[in-house]
Amino acid sequence: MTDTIFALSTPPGRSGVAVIRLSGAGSGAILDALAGKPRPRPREAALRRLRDRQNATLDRALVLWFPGPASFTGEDSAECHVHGGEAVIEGVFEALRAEGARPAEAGEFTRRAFENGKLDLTEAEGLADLIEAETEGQREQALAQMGGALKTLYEGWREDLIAILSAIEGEIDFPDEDDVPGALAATAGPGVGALIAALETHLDDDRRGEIVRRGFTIAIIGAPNAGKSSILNRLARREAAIVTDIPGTTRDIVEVRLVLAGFPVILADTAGLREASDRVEAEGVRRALERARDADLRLGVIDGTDKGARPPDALRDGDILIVNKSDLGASDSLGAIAVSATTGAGFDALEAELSARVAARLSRREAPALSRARHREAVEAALSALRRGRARLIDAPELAGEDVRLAIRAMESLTGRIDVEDVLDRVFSQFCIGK
Ligand SMILES: Nc1nc2c(ncn2[C@@H]2O[C@H](COP(=O)(O)OP(=O)(O)OP(=O)(O)O)[C@@H](O)[C@H]2O)c(=O)[nH]1
Ligand SMILES: [K+]
Ligand SMILES: [Mg+2]
Repeated sequence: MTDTIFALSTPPGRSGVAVIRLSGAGSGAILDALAGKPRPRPREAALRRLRDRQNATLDRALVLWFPGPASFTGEDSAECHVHGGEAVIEGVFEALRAEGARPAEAGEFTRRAFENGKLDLTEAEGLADLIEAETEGQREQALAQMGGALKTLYEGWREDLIAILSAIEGEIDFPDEDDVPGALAATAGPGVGALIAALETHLDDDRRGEIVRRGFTIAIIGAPNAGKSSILNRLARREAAIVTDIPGTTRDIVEVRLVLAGFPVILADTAGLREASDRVEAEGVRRALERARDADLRLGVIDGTDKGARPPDALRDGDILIVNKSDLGASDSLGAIAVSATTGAGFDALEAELSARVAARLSRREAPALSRARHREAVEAALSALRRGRARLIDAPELAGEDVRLAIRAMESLTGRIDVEDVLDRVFSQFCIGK
């Protein structure tokens, strides 16, 4: 029998209402002790006086009773919606401890839900992402994953693999006398090929799902005094970076977070690119180039009043070129967006272009996106096992069977069908207490 656990499921601190959650076999008896009998009807709120063992009133609260298995965790569970004051919460905690419940660890409610088959590992991750979601695009992706989009995909592939494995094993155990060589390649080959193609497509996603989670990164780069920091400040609508007329003002990377097209964006201002005059600036330039390399998109800035200005070398195909200082009568440059960080001219067009780029890269497609490095690693492992298996389908079917078995294991580690303790710890430790 599992412990009965409790936690505050709303954020700590003062609030109108605080929700204290309870789960485990002792939940019903503990609820009776605090809220009195009769127990409320399942899943219906009832207003009750909460009391401790000395019959002192702790609060008047809404209480709910969720008998297992039809509860979030699958166990008997209860909720007390108390007034969100520290003394009330502490008093209820004290009374719960006195009745034998213990404080929950981070993610323990969700882990129990997983262990009771209420959700698979990808759905649990989706729930963690939903709690963390700050933008519409993140919410959409998290809801899809929590609703089983990845689970359905991975479970489907697992079933396909099992069918392939049984075809291979059948051939090994009962080889047909008059089988032509390569019979197995004919029966199992197409299925393996189709799965390899499906896994390749799933992996070849421009890291869309991972970027939706962590944020799309944009680096502003260009020569000193081109106006990079001024542009960052205008896009951020605050004075995040220092602006002066001294070339080489910015050294460290200055990051601001924006929401564009419903997605999180991390915009980075960098040091002006030039042959640096001192060690501090040289380090700034090194960091600028590194950030430019790693970013999902680069904004190259040139000073329109500088006739000899050229686009930065670090700019790549598909990046955006901005000609700044249009208020000083800078000439239009082909394919570039003309702006003035001083007057704000051209920023509507710039923001529209940035939003369009982010949306084009991150908008939801038909197929669910993998959203974590964990998914990528496991799908890559399955893919390389399958490629190996396909190559030895004819000459070494036993070994090909082993490869398919490895691919099945990779799928099972994704959904949590097989116990991989460190994976479970990693997934559930991301939750905060009370989830
Ligand atoms: N007239 C005009 N001046 C601008 C504009 N944008 C920036 N400036 C000025 O240009 C100078 C340099 O601006 P910054 O934003 O510091 O330029 P930066 O590219 O960040 O420079 P470093 O950090 O030194 O590489 C400052 O004096 C700004 O006020 C603009 O659109 N028009
Ligand atoms: K400057
Ligand atoms: Mg600067």
